[in-house]
Amino acid sequence: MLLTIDRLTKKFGGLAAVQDVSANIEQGKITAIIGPNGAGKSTFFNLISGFHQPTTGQIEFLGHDISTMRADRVARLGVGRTFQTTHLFEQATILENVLIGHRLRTKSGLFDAIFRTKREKEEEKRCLEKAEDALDFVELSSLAYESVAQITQEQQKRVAFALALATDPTLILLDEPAAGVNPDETDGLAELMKKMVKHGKTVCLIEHKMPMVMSLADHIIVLNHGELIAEGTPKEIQGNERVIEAYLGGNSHVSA
Ligand SMILES: Nc1ncnc2c1ncn2[C@@H]1O[C@H](COP(=O)(O)OP(=O)(O)OP(=O)(O)O)[C@@H](O)[C@H]1O
Repeated sequence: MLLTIDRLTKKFGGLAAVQDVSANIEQGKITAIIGPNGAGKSTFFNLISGFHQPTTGQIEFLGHDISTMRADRVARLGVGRTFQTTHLFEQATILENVLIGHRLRTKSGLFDAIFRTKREKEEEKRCLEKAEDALDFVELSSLAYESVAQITQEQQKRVAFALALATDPTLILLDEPAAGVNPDETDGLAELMKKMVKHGKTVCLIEHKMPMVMSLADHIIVLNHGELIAEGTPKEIQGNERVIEAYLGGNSHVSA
């Protein structure tokens, strides 16, 4: 198993945003995390990527205990994540955004940066190559020198993907990759996620768009009020009583 989560809990004051969740993420698959607003999905991602420390419980990634590891170390071990497109620098170019994202996650101290050591220059070259490869992967090479303010929401999503890909992750966490884009564009982004898997990545996404989740995911984890209420294949989840109740008050089916 690529990632094993064991009895994970995160409390904010009296509120358990994630409560005693155990789950696995399998290598080479697409896992979707779904659940109503406030279910704990983002907190779950923040715990895996080291942005939050769990109150209790454990997370193991490729045999390493990453439960209390800092975000930069988790990133270096091979967990990449996207942030909302509002985290992009609007006035900078696409390439600059990807470069900055990569630099923030790679190591070369202030000393190297000021004195432009050999290591710093080599690192700069490596970053540029990684950024260009990532832009090529998301099919944005031709727009590399456009500013982010000038491109569509869907293209901004691709930039967010490229940012995460530039760190060469084994596991890539995508936070609502298809929010705010039209159905055709949603299909294009789904294709891009499949392409990531073809290239050896493991994908885990938070998504509210059910048709996309149901056609794309191999495995679905459902959270509600911080608790894992179901997991399984899309088919199993669509017919699951607890899921239907959590989403729709028991009146209807989770749409396919
Ligand atoms: N930093 C924080 N401090 C206090 N409470 C928080 C914090 N982050 C999240 N919460 C609370 O934890 C609960 C779960 O929030 P979370 O954002 O993880 O849910 P979510 O499933 O991602 O929701 P959405 O789909 O609306 O983004 C919510 O009640 C939220 O208010």
